[in-house]
Amino acid sequence: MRRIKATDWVPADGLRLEQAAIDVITQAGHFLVVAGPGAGKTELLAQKAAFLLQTNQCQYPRRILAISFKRDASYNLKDRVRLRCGKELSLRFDSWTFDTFAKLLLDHFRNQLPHDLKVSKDYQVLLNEKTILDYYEGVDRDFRFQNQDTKLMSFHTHSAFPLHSNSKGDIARVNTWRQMLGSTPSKLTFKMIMRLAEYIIRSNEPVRSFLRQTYSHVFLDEFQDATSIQYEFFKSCFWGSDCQVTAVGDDKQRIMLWAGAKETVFEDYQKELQAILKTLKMNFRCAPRLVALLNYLTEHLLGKTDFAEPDSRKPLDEGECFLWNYSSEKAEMASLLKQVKYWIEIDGLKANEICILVKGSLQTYVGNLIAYFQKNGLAARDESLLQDLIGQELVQYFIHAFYVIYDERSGESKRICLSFLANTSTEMTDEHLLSLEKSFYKFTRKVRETYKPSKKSEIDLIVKELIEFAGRSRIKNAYPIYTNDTFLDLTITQFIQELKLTVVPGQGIVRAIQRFAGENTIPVMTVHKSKGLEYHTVIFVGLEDRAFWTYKNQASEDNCTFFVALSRAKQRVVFTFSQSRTDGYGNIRIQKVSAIKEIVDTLTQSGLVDVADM
Ligand SMILES: Nc1ncnc2c1ncn2[C@@H]1O[C@H](COP(=O)(O)OP(=O)(O)OP(=O)(O)O)[C@@H](O)[C@H]1O
Repeated sequence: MRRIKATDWVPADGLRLEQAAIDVITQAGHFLVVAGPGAGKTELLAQKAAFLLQTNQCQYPRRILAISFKRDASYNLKDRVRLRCGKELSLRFDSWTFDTFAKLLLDHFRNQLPHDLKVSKDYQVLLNEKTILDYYEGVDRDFRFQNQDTKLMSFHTHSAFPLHSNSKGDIARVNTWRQMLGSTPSKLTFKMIMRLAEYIIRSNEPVRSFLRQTYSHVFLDEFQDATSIQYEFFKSCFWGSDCQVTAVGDDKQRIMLWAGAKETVFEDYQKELQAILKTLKMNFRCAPRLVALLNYLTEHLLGKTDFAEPDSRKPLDEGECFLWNYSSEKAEMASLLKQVKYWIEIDGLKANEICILVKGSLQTYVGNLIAYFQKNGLAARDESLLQDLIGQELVQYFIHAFYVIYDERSGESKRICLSFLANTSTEMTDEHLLSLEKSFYKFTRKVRETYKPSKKSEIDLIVKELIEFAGRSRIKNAYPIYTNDTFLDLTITQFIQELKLTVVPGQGIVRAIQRFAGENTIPVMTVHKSKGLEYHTVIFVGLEDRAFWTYKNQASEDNCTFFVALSRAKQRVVFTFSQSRTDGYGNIRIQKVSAIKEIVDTLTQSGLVDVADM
């Protein structure tokens, strides 16, 4: 691979970048990039990776590590880097979530833990943190019920190892850890995994220096969301080494404080690493009218002055914002159905370019709406249920292999499958890639001729064939998140189960895969789940006091949540208010906007929002 001189390097795909972004990409040092929504923070990381690899500033064989918060974000970043600098160089770019990275370290270096913290090989990951509470109940019932659930869950992983036994609480905690580690297999939450991984790194110099030798550059996306545990873990891994760190984030999108995000993370990082602060001012995502509205909210709702500039290539009046008031939930459902159908059938918008967001409980605010849409021929679904599964590389391979086998048109799907398969092989010559392509073609033909995927039972067999073709142990070696067999098997089982649920007799497997992958389906999610994503149109259902029931106690965080919702829209955003709405217990409740008057007033006073009684 030919190296590019640093002075000759230009951004991939002809993207125009701000000077501050170019500085961060091309200069050495630690950086903190603070910029608003749509400023291209994630894109900047992809371009910086391309620069470091193409110019060999990340010197071979060292690697770049990128840490994100959500699995789909880490997958997207890896994909962007692959597009920007090609497959071969991108093999030295690792993109994980915080949880996955900690888990990889634990899986590799588990044996370095002291005897009293031994973890069994095939430990089970508890996805529901509340399970911890049952262990506390078994260990010390009084202590368990003297503490609120959230307080106890946070207490469990609050301290780094070694743990003390100075008080009743400390003793209960030590014993709960002991019980969970000593179970067959050991039971761990992701936070526990991170604490253990952090301890391995901090207490073991050879492991620490191996990690620091491996990576010369580290990226942190959505840095405003980092929790104290994550920050401490990250510090133990890389502080005091020659690794150069670039963190990107947005203080206006600080909406995870309730989940433990560290409020002072920007300041601490800047102080401790002497990181250089850079700010970006563009908003490439949103149409100019929406950027103007975001700027109005920045000033009048968030009390800040860091305004964004829209992309100068877009006409200034582009973009729409509506506030629609309804007399009832029923009227709201009927009107939204009509409107969305119009956008899809007449304007030609794809269903998955329209997103429905809620602030509160998804079931309460849009449970009926999803059912109503389905009944009237519009597919919509709670995206959060499948987001983590679909984002996985193995599941992407399954999805696209089904397309290649049963929907021969799909060239892009073939590329994705071959890229997944090529990663599992150490041989990278053109000759090998060609022979891989040939054998994949033969394999897909054989599967097509052998199985009838309309029979649900044959789906298991097709997936088994796909695994065998890629090679289970090769998948485990190439994709470290699957090192743990339990996780690999869980992924496979979940994929099969969920796909079977989408099969409709008489409609064929391609339609089922499309449904599973969310094509032709309107994604529905909470604002918190929508972070980092973007859609042509965003419909925010329930701009009402009850949805913002926390407003009294955390107005600034809720204002940011509102800001995040608006900033997901590229072209159009709709906010709805209904005078009555059914609550979680089935009672019809009158809705108001007195607690969140500030939000509604700011919207209406901006002069940029069309308000209408529908
Ligand atoms: N330099 C650029 N020129 C044109 N488009 C860009 C540029 N940088 C990013 N984009 C586009 O703008 C959109 C937002 O980019 P990106 O997701 O990187 O922003 P972000 O700052 O991470 O946003 P957020 O914090 O809101 O998630 C994407 O569609 C991306 O492709």
